[in-house]
Amino acid sequence: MVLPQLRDRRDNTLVDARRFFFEHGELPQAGLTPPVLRSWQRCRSSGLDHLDKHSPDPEGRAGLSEARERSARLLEHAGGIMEHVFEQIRASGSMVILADIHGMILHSLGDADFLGRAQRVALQPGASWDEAERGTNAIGTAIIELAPVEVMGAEHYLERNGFLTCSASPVFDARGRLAGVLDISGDYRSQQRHTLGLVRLSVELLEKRLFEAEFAKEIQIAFHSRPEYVGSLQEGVLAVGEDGRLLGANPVAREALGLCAGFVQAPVFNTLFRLGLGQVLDRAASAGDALLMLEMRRGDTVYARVRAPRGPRTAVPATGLADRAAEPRRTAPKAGEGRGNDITLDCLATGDERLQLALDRARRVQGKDIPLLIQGESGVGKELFARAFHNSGTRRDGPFVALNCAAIPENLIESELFGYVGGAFTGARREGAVGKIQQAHGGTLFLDEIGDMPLGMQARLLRVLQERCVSPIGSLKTTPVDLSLVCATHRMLRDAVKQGLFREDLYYRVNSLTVTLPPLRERTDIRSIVTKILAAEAEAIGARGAAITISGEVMNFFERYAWPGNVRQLQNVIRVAVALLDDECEIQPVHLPEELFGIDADGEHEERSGQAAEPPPRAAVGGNVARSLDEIELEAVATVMREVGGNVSAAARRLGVSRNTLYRKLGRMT
Ligand SMILES: Nc1ncnc2c1ncn2[C@@H]1O[C@H](COP(=O)(O)OP(=O)(O)OP(=O)(O)O)[C@@H](O)[C@H]1O
Repeated sequence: MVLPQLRDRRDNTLVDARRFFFEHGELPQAGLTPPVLRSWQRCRSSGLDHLDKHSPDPEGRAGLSEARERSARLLEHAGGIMEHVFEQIRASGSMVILADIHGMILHSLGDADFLGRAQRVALQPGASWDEAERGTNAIGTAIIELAPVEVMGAEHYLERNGFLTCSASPVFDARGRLAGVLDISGDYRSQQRHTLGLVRLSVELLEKRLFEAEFAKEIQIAFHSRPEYVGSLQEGVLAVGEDGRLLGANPVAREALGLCAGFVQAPVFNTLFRLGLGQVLDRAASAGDALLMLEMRRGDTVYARVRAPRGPRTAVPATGLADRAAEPRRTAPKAGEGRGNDITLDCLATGDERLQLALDRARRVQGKDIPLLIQGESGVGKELFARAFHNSGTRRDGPFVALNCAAIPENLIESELFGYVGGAFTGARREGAVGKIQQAHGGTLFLDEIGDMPLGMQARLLRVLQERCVSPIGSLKTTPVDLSLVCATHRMLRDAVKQGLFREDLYYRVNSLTVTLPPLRERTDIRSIVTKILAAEAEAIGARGAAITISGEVMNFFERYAWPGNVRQLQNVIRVAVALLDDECEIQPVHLPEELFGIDADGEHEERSGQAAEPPPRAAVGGNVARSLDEIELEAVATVMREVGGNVSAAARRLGVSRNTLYRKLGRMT
């Protein structure tokens, strides 16, 4: 038997698998993925001849245009995405293909070199790649498996398709029904390992667009258990009618809420979350840009953002506050925005001793090429500190390049960091891409959440730091780089080393000097920092802002509050308060978000009057007098929070309470 394009050990295994299957009629023990094996069995049972040389005729024009009409919405949203994907794989001998739910190709964009051969196997609009006709192939098999499928070379059932390598993923519409298939096909010899990842990512984007378009007129609530993922492809999204009925949920949301794809009985919002829709809309209106925290009935707490439809809303909110959502947003820059382009270490000194220590230590290593590691809870200002360090040093005129290792998918970190040359892999842009390391040449590379860097990447990064050279993916050429490295982490890297999650040698490389930024609740300069943030926020609203002050009551509250979200939370609270001021110029307790006072599990407001509730103290009350249970509890919470570096989930686990309970304790204990 002659098999096309066979190479390396994997091909030999495939040759054996084919021999077993086609000549001896046995099931191969190795070499095939379960979806391919299942597909081969289906093809054999249906009597398909693997040596068949006849290509079924493509549908006529009429058939194609009918199929396109049926999938008009899919085509409308897929077009731009396909072009973008094609831009990235141009010149790699591949095509991007969109097929309908029957496997008929609706649209394709292809490389001229490959098109000729592809057309011979009918990879053109109108052709059907239904598995029943074409045997095992990525498009047809993905439709049956309802999952992403990769079919390489001789895995294709029909021998004449063995020169292809295809990666396909089904696309589901906003209601979880199959809408089509996106595929990248190319010559088997130019097979690339990132292709399926690129297809899946593009499908996620396409599904997101389909969802947003379908529910454009409805209230959408985006959420994730981690705040930085709200707004990303990984977020869960719900579409909710104004009566609170759930209209749609994307796959992430369905999984988080335990809903099945085509939920027949639309649940009401407050059967899924511990708040009613009206309360959520109110909170969203008063929270400005800040994320909301919502507790799901299943127990977890998520961060959420409400996206209200454009135009007038008819739902009656629980209070008038929700109406503010419709007000146009100010466009002036806000405090902390502009990401500290001209901030220096001196600007950060606002009187706290521990912060001062960190500033002094950082200043001493400036210009000495000593890597700096910044530790601290989320929101304490690690990135701002890194920028200030850069702006205060000898490389201030060079670039400051930041990469958050926790926020980008693991398989993209390598290309983001090291870059790649054109054609390095299927997803590669023709002109290649310069990685962050090279971009930071002459300046500072800031690796945020370095503890989340995958181990494989850690080895490569270590080599760069040792050799001071970088080679992009797909290139043997090394380019010298001269940069200052600053890393940040919210967790104890030493523990990650002990658990085998972080390389010890890299640990010593990146933490030549470690500075720890104190959590806001432990800082002694709250007044100064509040004044500074208020000044910036007030400036952002123009001339009226100059008169804004903070009442003594609120300032006292700020000084005693536990600030689980640190400076970021303080900044948001001040931003919201400034936005809520009408004609008055003084920020009063009534301008503070409800979250600060807590909401009980059933969504009832507590302690909400014009008066500030007694705020939670920031530190345990010591002394020799007998302490109340609350004080002891607070001390335990504070100790555990310190031990886990401010990670609320870890602290909640250790204390045996839910995250929401812990937030309430942090926010309300007296
Ligand atoms: N000293 C400060 N003055 C004014 N704003 C500050 C200060 N420190 C931090 N901020 C603001 O607080 C927010 C959070 O800061 P930053 O992103 O630097 O924190 P982080 O510790 O890096 O957070 P994460 O760990 O979540 O990435 C930013 O908007 C920043 O501008």
